[in-house]
Amino acid sequence: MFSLNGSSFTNNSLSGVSRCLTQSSRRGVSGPMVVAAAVNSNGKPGDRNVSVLVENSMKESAAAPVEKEIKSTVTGGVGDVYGEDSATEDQSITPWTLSVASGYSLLRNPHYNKGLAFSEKERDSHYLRGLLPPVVVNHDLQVKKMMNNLRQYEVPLQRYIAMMDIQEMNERLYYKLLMDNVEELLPIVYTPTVGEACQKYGSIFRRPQGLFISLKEKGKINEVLKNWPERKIQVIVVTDGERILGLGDLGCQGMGIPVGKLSLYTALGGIRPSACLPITIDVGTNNEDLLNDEFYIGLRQRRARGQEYAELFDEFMYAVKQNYGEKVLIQFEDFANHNAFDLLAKYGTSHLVFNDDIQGTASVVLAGLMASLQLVGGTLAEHTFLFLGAGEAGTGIAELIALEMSKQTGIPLEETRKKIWMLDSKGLIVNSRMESLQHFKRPWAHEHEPVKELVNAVKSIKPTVLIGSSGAGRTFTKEVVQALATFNEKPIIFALSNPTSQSECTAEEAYSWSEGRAIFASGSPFAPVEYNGKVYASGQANNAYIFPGFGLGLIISGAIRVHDDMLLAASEALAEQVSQENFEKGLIYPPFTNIRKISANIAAKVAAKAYELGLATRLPEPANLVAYAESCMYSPAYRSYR
Ligand SMILES: NC(=O)C1=CN([C@@H]2O[C@H](COP(=O)(O)OP(=O)(O)OC[C@H]3O[C@@H](n4cnc5c(N)ncnc54)[C@H](OP(=O)(O)O)[C@@H]3O)[C@@H](O)[C@H]2O)C=CC1
Ligand SMILES: CC(=O)C(=O)O
Ligand SMILES: [Mg+2]
Repeated sequence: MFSLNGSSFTNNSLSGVSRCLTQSSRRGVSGPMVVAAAVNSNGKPGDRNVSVLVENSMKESAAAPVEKEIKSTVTGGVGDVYGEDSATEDQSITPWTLSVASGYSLLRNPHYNKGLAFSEKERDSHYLRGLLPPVVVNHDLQVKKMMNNLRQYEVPLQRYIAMMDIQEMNERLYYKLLMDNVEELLPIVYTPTVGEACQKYGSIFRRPQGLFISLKEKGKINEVLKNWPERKIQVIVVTDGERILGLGDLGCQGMGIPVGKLSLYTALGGIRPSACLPITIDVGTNNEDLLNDEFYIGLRQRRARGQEYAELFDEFMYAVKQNYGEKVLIQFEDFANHNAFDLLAKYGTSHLVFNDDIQGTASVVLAGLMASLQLVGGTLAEHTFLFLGAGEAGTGIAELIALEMSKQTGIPLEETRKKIWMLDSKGLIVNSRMESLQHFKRPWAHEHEPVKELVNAVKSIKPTVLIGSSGAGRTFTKEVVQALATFNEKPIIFALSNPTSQSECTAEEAYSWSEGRAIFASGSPFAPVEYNGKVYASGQANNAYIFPGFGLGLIISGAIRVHDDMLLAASEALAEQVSQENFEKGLIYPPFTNIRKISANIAAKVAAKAYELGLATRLPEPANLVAYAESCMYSPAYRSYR
């Protein structure tokens, strides 16, 4: 750490291609500072010794000349800090610039740009005169205008592209837009539209977002991480693109998912955007359409498996820890289940990892079930559950329900699991299939004759709760919903699969086929439905309710590992926030409009659990964790530049 005119810098903060700092400018004002450098000098591309030299020389420059550091390499001019003079003509040098972001470059820097909201004073002090029209507008008016513009687009994908453009142009405007209009814009930057965006990512690709780590970078991942412009990373969302929503293998184009999830980390959970890092690991794709698509942006090869995959991933995980420390949260997202469970098990003891599809989904569905009990009565253990889909989401949810039942009743986990039944693509999971089942399905194999069709399983098992986690759209048919409604006064139906095209049924189908009796929630949002003169609003059972607050809780407590009890704490925190007014509308989740408050409450409960379990490192524990969580949350309000 060193100090330059009162501002602090870490040694790392100057490495890489472009860095944004704040320090006094040549005119003695504090403003948005950009440090830019190609790190190469007197050596081969990517030679980090050079950036260390530069860092050290910067470090020294605040206090004393730097000759000692550079003596051995300097043969040129006095104070040849960056080696320009010492380089012979056939050597490359470092084109360093160190300047306050001002004028044209300030307007094009998304972290600092305010567009027409720059004040008169800022326009004077930052060389913006003439580069902007005369009007000065406030943040609220900018949001109003952007919302007007966005609403002109009828095609959701156009709105998505417009939102990404705003994110790349003016970050604080993007987050204020999203936070002030969360219910309207969530379906654009997140499911369902993000799914279509990933499918067409190559065609709509403008500026790269996030970090792409492909097999080409094997052996160099540490270097690649250093190319990212921020050093203080708190949350990474990483995918390998093999199971993007319910849309299958989208390879490198899955990048839309980490980007979207991290937008939610900031907008919904208050994590600073600069602390968020979206990453796609590109090991190829088995999607023939993409391999044959001339606009595809990823490696044009079939997926690496086995040792090749494991080695790349291992290098990635340890490079992350080396660069960002023990407490960086790594969220695994949209991996295929044959990797997802193994990665979680493998790195769960050495890193702070969280699988959103297995754990986040489990926590959000358990919260919805806890809330549903207020409407249908009974305890969790008195209900019977049937899942269509026994993958990451399905078995993850099932395990958390069984765990909660066991905690509530004292009945062993092996017994509570017997209240939960699952179907996969081959039918009901029963003991006679045990030998051929993947390991994560085995706990759910119970004694029953084989059943192929869902409707027959419904008739035989008579579940009170039906959960769709199959990724297969329209599988909750009229026959299935009607069968469920024959023996349930209020059948509970979760159609979790995303995007909307993959939803097991629509809200309209759930209400009309159950004659308005269903308690329904879905992974992607549905508009309210009118049935027999009554309006039914359905909730969105999506892990977006959980992961932003959950991550915030881990960060504010300095947690070093994720524990199942934290997931249960998050479920309780979410369920507690469903109001009587929500219940009266049939909602089992609170509206997203209050999500910042909801996230703060979830964060507080998760952090409290981390302290209780001895997994927190931020000591002493804050007295009021909700207030502390709120105080840590990012605000997109513009900052004044002196
Ligand atoms: N709402 C939310 O917050 C979340 C929603 N999801 C959604 O859940 C879906 C599944 O995700 P995930 O669990 O990770 O996927 P997986 O691939 O791990 O699991 C899918 C499961 O569904 C089964 N399946 C597929 N098609 C059918 C079918 N026609 N009939 C019966 N079973 C079928 C598969 O069977 P088999 O094993 O035999 O192949 C498998 O067991 C996705 O659409 C995803 O978007 C996921 C996470 C969060
Ligand atoms: C919501 C989510 O994480 C999924 O559909 O994969
Ligand atoms: Mg997911």
